[in-house]
Amino acid sequence: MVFDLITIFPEYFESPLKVGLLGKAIQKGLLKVRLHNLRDFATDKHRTVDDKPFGGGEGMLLKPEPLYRAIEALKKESPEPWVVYLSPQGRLFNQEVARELLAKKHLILICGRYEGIDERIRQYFVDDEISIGDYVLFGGEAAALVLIETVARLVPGVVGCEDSVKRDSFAEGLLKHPQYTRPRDFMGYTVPEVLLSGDHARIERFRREESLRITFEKRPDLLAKASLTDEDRAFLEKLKREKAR
Ligand SMILES: CN(C)c1ccccc1CNc1ccc(C(N)=O)cn1
Repeated sequence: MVFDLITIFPEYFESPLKVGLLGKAIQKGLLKVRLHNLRDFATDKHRTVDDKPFGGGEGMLLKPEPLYRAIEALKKESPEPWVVYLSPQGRLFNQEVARELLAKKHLILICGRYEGIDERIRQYFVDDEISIGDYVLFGGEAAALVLIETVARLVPGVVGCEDSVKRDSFAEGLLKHPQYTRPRDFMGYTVPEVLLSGDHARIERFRREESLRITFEKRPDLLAKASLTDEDRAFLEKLKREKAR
C-alpha cells in the first residue's frame, strides 16, 4: 500500500507517521507514505500555489497547474494510482470505503487548503472525492490522516492479530461490546460475572448481545446493513418489546 500526499504543509504529518502501530508499519515497510510539498510543483519565483477565485468572493483557491504537475509526476511512478480529494463535498468515508481504497494499492491524496481547489482539477484529474464527515476543517490534512489510519489498519501485518481487526466495531456492521480489565472491583463497580466464568460460548453470546444492545440504542441505522443471525434478530425483537413497554 502506497500513500502519496500532496499538501502545502508536509510538516503536519511528521509525528503522526512516526508514532504507534502506523509508525512501526512504515518502519517495517508494510506500507509507504510519501509527502510532497505542492510548492515544489510551482514554477514561479515565489512558488505560488493559490490565487483569487474568478467572479470574486472571499478567500483563495489552489491553482490548477501546480496540482496538475504534482498529480502527473506521481502518476508516472505507478501503474494505476487512485487520486483522492478530501473535501466537505465528498462521498462519506466509512469502513466500507476504507476497504475499497485498500484494494487500490496506490492512493494519491490531495489535501486542500484555503477554499479548496480549482474545479477543473476536481472534475478531470480526481478519481474520488471523499469527506470524513459533515464538518469543516482548516485543510484536508486531518482528513487524509483519518483515511490513512483507517486504511493502514486493514493492511495485513499492521495490526498484531488479524482477528481483532475482523472483530472491530463496524467490521461486522455493529458497534463493539463494552470491555473490562483488572481489577474485578473498581470503586465498587464490578465486572459482569459471565466474563469471569471461563464459559467461552456463553461469553461470546453475551458479547454479541451487548453489541446488538448498544447498536440498537446508539446507532439503530447500522442494524439495517449488518449481517444478523436468526438468534440476533430474536434478541433484537426482545429489545424492541422491552423498549415498547
Ligand atoms: C477549507 N475547506 C473547507 C476545504 C474546502 C474544499 C476542500 C478542502 C477543504 C479543506 N477542509 C476540509 C477538507 C475535508 C473535510 C472533510 N469533512 O472531509 C473538511 N474540511
